[in-house]
Amino acid sequence: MASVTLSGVNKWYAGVVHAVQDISFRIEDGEFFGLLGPSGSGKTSVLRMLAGLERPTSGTIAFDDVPVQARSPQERNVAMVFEQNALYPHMTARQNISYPLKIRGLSKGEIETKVADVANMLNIAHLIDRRASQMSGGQQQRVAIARALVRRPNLLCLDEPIAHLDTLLRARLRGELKRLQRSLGTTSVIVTHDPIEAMTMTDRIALMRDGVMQQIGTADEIYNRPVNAFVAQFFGLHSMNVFTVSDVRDTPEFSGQCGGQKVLLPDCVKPHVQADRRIAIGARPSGVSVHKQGQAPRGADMLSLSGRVYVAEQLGDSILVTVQAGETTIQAMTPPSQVFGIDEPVDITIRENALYVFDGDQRTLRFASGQPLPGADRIASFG
Ligand SMILES: Nc1ncnc2c1ncn2[C@@H]1O[C@H](COP(=O)(O)OP(=O)(O)OP(=O)(O)O)[C@@H](O)[C@H]1O
Repeated sequence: MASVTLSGVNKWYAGVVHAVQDISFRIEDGEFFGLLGPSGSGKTSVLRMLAGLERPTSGTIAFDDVPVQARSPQERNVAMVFEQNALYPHMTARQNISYPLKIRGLSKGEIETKVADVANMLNIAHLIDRRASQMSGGQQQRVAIARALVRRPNLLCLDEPIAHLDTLLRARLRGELKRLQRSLGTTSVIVTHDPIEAMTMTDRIALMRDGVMQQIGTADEIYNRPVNAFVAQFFGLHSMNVFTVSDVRDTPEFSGQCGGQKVLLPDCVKPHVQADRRIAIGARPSGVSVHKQGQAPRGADMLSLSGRVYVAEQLGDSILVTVQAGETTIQAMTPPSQVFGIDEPVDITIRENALYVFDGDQRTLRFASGQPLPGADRIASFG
């Protein structure tokens, strides 16, 4: 097990694609770390550089503060599990798991003990003498993880290891992998494009976009304090609503325009309106309320606007209502008792304690659910 430090790492492919741009972070010894981002954001390139399968174009990678970028995966003692496992199909689980120990020259007795231990941990003891080709996808992936862990690597690299499994199995393996990582304490990095996978399994997450690091933090930090609108919209079970309000005025009431609609703004927004009279508002669907037309409450602590229901989707214990307000689309999570029809005119409200405020270009968070952020100074003539 080791700590891992990346300093100023860049990766260019063929001098044309700048896939990883000046990235620095540290993974603590024993930490479970997530590399998250949409397709093409550079997360696999970072993982492959950590594993030693790819060399950085510039920058350093260190294990326990010793530079390793010139070392092979074997010399780094890194284990990898890919989306498509590379088990030998004609070999049994036992033979597959034993393989890395055999080539290291361990005795038969040592191999037997280690294989039995890891098979018990991964609940595959009953499959140990079955050929890989005779197992389900989930069972094969458990064997692949057992084979990766059996030699106690310094770093375990997981590249979308459960992405191809069905929803139920994925949810179960998420929990199992988390427990396993905790009990073994192996420093681990998982690449995923699924925020839920990253949130539920890891200690900290690095969120990338187009080769650029956006934010590093715990799931709680990233969810509750997303540094910009991209992070806010990418991270979470449901994307945050973010819309820009322009032409903000203080008289006759504090309001602005959003896609041809008038928006009444709460007072907490005033200090953050830019000189060009723009601001971007964010709210998670769970913080948005939908009311029958004319029945919305009004208040200085509330944003409100009008629209029409585009669609209402049943989610079992709630309904996801999509409202078209001018050219802006806003989603709200409502209780199942609230029934709305397609095209029904409605009013939308967002309370201050559910509100996020970004600058007009949606690059910087300035206010998060009821709290101004340190350093988010007043920048306009409002307030
Ligand atoms: N061997 C390569 N040669 C050229 N370009 C590459 C190579 N590998 C990756 N790229 C490019 O680098 C960028 C980052 O790719 P990378 O696979 O690291 O992203 P990713 O976030 O893991 O994406 P995905 O989730 O689709 O795998 C992409 O634009 C990709 O096309």
